[in-house]
Amino acid sequence: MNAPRHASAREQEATHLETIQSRLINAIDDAEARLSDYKQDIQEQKTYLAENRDEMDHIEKISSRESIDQMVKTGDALLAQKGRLEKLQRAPYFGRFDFRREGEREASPIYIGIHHFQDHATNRTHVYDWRAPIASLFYDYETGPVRFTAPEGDIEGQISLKRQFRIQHDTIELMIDSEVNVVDEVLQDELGRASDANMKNIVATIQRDQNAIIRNDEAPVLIIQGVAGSGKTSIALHRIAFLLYRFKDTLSSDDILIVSPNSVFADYISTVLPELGEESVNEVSMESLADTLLEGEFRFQGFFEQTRALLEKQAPELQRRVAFKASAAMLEHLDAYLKHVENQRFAARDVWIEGRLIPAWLIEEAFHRHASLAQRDRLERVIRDLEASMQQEYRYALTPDDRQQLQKELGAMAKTRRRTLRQTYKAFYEWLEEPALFKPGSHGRLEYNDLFPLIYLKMKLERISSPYARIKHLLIDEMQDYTPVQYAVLNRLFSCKKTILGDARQSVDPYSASSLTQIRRTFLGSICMTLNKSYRSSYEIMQFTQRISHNPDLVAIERHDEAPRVLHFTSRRQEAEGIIDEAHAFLDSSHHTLAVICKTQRQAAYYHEQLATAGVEAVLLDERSQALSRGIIVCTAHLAKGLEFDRVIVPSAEDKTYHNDMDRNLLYVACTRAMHRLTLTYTGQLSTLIEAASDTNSAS
Ligand SMILES: Nc1ncnc2c1ncn2[C@@H]1O[C@H](COP(=O)(O)OP(=O)(O)OP(=O)(O)O)[C@@H](O)[C@H]1O
Repeated sequence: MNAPRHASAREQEATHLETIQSRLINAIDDAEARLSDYKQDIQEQKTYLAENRDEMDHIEKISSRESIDQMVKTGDALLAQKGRLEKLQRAPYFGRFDFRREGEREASPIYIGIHHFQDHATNRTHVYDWRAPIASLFYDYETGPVRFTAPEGDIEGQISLKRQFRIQHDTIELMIDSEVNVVDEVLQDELGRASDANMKNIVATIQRDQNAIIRNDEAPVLIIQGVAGSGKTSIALHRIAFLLYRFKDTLSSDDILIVSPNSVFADYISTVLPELGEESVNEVSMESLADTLLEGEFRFQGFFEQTRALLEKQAPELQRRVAFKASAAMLEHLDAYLKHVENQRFAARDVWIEGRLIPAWLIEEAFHRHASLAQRDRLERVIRDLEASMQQEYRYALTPDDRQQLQKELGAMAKTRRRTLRQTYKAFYEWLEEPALFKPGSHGRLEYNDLFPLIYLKMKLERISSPYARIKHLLIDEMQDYTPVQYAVLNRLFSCKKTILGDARQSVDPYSASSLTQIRRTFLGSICMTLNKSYRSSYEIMQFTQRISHNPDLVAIERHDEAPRVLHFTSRRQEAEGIIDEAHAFLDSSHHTLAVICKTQRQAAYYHEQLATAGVEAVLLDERSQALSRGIIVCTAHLAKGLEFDRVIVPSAEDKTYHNDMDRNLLYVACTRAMHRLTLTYTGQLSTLIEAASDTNSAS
């Protein structure tokens, strides 16, 4: 591209932007005028209804109310449209390509933005929504021959120009033509920016492999396996926005549910869908899901409490309990036990009806035939089968009295050894000859690791009508942290489509992690797509973390920043002072977020206190925290999972803190949260997990 042409192209684009902005102003004015008309009409209708209520008959009243409701709905839609137009005003589009359809002589410019913008008078589309079929060309191709799938079939053509913008209101801040390689400059620019307390949308720079995942509207279960920072969470949310657009008549945000690891994470991602013009969707944690399914009848420990106990205490017995219940074999044991309970639950006996024998074995056979039904339906079906047998064998039709007798006797057979759910669950471990694996806390409070095995039994033994039956799409993030039993429960509870995402390498719970193979085994027919390019952290940070946990598939983005630093201090006190200095340096920088990420909550509390004593304002996150804020936060790697920060400090990076495989994962998660700057501090002996990754810089 030569300079004069570029200069004139920029002028042309500036003029085009001006035109679009003035059209947007007109459209907003128009929407405002229509809104005010609606408001007036609604008010008039209401006044009319109030004044004439006595003379109106029932039908007239209903029809008048319906017409008001309809006007309110239309008014709401108009208000939403006005909101979208105002958002477009801030940045009307981010991309343009010139497309010549096959068979046509001239190429037309197609502008892509966050929303659709059409001139109602001329029906001309000025800006295409990034989710429109034609917009996929922007993400999938450079210049040259192209093809996309529209509702009317495949469309082919040529792209002769592809341009990217960053626009703020009336100003084009960045304009880049990409003739060979897509986006790098714009992407680099985006990734180099400071973070925020909430996740951003990435519509302007979605990459080709990411686009394929977003637009996959067929997979019943889509598994996204992606390296740290590859955009999994981002992509999953953009996919939700895409599906809401693609299936707008049948799918609404109320039909979607996100299973998220904690409230802080839920808050962090909550702005993406509204930014994309969709309503936010409901989210649920595994704990509240469990509470709903157990109908609030059990008191139990939360996930974080269990993790804290695992990390802060020497607790080999707890480790064993957690690991056992998280194994694939646990599901097999539960199924075998359920069969055993079935047999125990029903003690068939001979029954005589009017001198005719129904033998115990026949009753037992019928009972087992209907094993999939809940107890009451099951007994009903058994009676029906026995009725048919009586007819066939004795040519005898059961009378209502006979039926009643049969019902009573079957009920008595089924009642033998009836236990509560808790007793049944406890008996499971006795049956396994491992009673020590069930260890409720004081007042019978269950451990977190017991929750889902218990729910699994409940679901199989009793009929639980799913409170989530209306959900049409389930999104599960951090898939590696759920156990086979949890997946079995989720699968039974949600028969809808699913998007499941995570990274096996980022499991922060070594005793209860699921591998990709295990997850795929649960969701037969799932499609798995992988993302290997990492966008979050600078090249230097990714190289460093690769040496902590090597992933041969990972491709680090070439965005350069300073190398991570590993700082040695001679005492804890000096280390804290070093961290306080880092905090001050952050406060003087243009960055927005700094996280001090520790292994345990106890350490987090310690460093938080050191900062507070030095007068540095920082927020300590724990399991009760609800939201993330800008500034300095102190937390554990568990809580930092899924989040990102401009700067990260990992204190206590010595061998006695980080030494085994679980620690490796925690360290990996902590370090991969950093976008621009990573600092590790330690006293004594540096962790061997880090030694290999760094050249130590002594600060003392
Ligand atoms: N195509 C893209 N354009 C711009 N930014 C991107 C793109 N893809 C990913 N990112 C950025 O990379 C960062 C990581 O994204 P995200 O948190 O979705 O990744 P992840 O795979 O879920 O990470 P992790 O598993 O490590 O938590 C975010 O800042 C996101 O905005």
